[in-house]
Amino acid sequence: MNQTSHSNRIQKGILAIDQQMYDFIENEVLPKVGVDSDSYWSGFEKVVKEFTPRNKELLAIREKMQNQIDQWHLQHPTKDGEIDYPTYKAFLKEIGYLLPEGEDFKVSTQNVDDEIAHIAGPQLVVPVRNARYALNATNARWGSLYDALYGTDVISDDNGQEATGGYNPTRGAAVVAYAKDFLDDNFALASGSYSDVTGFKIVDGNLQVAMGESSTQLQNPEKFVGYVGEADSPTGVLLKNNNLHVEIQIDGSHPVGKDDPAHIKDVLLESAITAIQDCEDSIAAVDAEEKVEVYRNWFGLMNGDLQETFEKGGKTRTRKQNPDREYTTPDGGKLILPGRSLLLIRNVGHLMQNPAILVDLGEGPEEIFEGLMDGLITPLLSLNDIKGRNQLSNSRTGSMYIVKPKMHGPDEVKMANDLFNASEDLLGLERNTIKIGIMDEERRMTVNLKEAIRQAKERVIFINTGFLDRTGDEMHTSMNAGAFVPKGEMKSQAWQPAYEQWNVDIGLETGLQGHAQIGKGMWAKPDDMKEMIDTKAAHPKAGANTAWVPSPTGATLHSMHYHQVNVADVQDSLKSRQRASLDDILTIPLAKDTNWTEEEKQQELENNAQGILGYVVRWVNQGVGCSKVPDIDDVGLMEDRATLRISSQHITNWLHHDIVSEEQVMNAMKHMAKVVDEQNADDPDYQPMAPNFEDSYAFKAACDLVFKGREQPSGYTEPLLHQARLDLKANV
Ligand SMILES: CC(=O)SCCNC(=O)CCNC(=O)[C@H](O)C(C)(C)COP(=O)(O)OP(=O)(O)OC[C@H]1O[C@@H](n2cnc3c(N)ncnc32)[C@H](O)[C@@H]1OP(=O)(O)O
Ligand SMILES: O=CC(=O)O
Ligand SMILES: [Mg+2]
Repeated sequence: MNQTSHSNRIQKGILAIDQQMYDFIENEVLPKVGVDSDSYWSGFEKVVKEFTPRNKELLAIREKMQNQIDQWHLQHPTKDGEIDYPTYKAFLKEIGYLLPEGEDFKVSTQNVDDEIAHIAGPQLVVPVRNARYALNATNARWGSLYDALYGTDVISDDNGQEATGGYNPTRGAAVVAYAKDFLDDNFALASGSYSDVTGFKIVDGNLQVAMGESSTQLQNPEKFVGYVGEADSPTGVLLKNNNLHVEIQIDGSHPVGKDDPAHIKDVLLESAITAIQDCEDSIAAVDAEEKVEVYRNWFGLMNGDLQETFEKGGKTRTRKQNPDREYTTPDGGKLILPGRSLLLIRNVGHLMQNPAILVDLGEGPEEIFEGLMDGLITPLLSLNDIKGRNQLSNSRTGSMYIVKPKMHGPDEVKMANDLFNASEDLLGLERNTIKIGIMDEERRMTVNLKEAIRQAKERVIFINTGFLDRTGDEMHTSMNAGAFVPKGEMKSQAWQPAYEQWNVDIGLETGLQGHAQIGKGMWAKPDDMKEMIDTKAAHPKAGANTAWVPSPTGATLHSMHYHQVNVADVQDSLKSRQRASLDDILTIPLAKDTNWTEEEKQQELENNAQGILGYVVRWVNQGVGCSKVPDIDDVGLMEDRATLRISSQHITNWLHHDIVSEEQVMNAMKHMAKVVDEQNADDPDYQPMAPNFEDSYAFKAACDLVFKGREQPSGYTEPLLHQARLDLKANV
């Protein structure tokens, strides 16, 4: 990733800043946040000078350890799928991969918004380069349960309930019945069911629920916390359970409300409590032009004035950030609830570089470490929010939340922490204004998690199991140990549940409760919401107070799980259990038996190839960093850089251990490229890969990811993806 761009550049000391990036910061940002240009750029330069060698050193340590591990496996060949674990563990300690644990401690992060510290609920992730989606995610704090049910497979297509072109009243009735069951389960009436309710009234501060001639109330009257409209004919009834709000919306003139005995037109759920605006796994931003788009969107969100106009359903719409919501409390007071998700931003990790700024430390210009650029620019963009100078605020505690991905252990967390110190100093912010969310998504991070948290114990606001990257790192780290189980079996191997449990155990041990989230990973089947409803309650039940969803609809549906499960109680009950087994975490997911049939091998290969190509072609050619790509069984899967890392490393592993041949892999890639071309035939902007494969940057990048997979740092996909897109942009 050392290609330099030939754009115009502004020289500021050792920095050569791309004109587009410079103009954006200089003309759009600095005047609006009231920061002086000279002091900003000279401070920026000083930090880059200090941190660049340190960043390089940390990457060199990663490479050295990987080489040592590769060598160890060559010298200690796996026999019958088994390795000598005691010797292996001793070796990991010797090379500093597995560090000793220090004494117990508790985190002490202050000024954390309730959405992180006290409210358990879904976390939505969104590619921040896409303003339309980014705004939608911000507004996904509240979602329509009726829409989420009607539009997904949670309601089956059977018995005349299929989603037709127009409104299907039979399906609508099933939606209403489902939503009323949800209310019965979580806001039970003293007698009867919501399906029998004919109206709501507030009398003397109490919710009175009519059922024809008789009336009832909530079994737990304190769950009624507010209303909209007049007390004797409210248009909204606000309920609260496990810290989450639900609004029953009433409108007798609405097409749905008019046929409902209580005129209920919808049930609105507090949904994406927090949302991560992502600069990382889910986006493509390879140069100044694309990075500015990313930064501009975040800047708009932090100023509260981001807008996007687009066509939908034949209409032009303008999307903005929603205002807060206003209710009357039972005793007649005023209650304001946030209308928007609390936003975090995921910066990039320590590996990536970007030509938006070149740095000359005396050895010629090189691309800036993008994590340094993000760490210095994203807080600048957040200043108006931190200082409460915007209309639609994000943090009410004056904090800024950065999620830091792909770090390998405590030293790398220390660098992020020191970078945030430096960024705070540059911007005159109080220490620990910038909070950190630590992704637990690399193997060396997992095994040293407690020490990693210690390095940021005053600013940590989450630890999250990014199990997708983590699976990729599992494979790359132990590439030489042998052939892995098929991709679909990775989750059922010993390391995976142990890693998930260990993350919760360490989070509870280090006192995250009340300060920070213990988070779980992404639901990666965006269209399979029924399956999500049936299974993702496992996350809160495992003690996680948040878990990732790919869409606002996913957030609304997943939020129901946090009504069922009180996560604080679960966490309390888990505090005394024994920690998960480190030995299980270190158990490599090797196949015991590699005698797969040719058909099984081909199926595995083609499935991986389809995912790789379907994702890479849109990434490289169109700059789309997250896509829904059908797998071999035609299930649409969320694909991002982390899932790409898994699929590419898996083929690399099977190639390396001669499970499949180079020729077989190349044939599968070509065959699946044609399939992917057909899948995209309706997209007018799509550039096919077949039949001129050698002319396609995307096809070449996809093949390199597989055939050069062993040389890619930690098996990451970014270097090859970035280079391919930069090459393409340079040649069009
Ligand atoms: C390993 C990891 O790091 S996981 C984290 C990274 N992954 C993510 O962030 C996943 C984010 N999700 C997405 O990008 C998308 O949902 C995809 C790519 C999976 C599917 O996208 P699409 O095929 O466009 O979805 P689909 O057509 O079903 O829905 C589009 C609608 O949903 C909305 N939408 C979809 N995903 C999101 C989202 N994450 N946030 C906000 N809105 C979203 C869009 O705004 C659009 O609605 P609109 O027309 O009103 O604007
Ligand atoms: O970032 C998330 C992951 O699973 O990787
Ligand atoms: Mg990740």
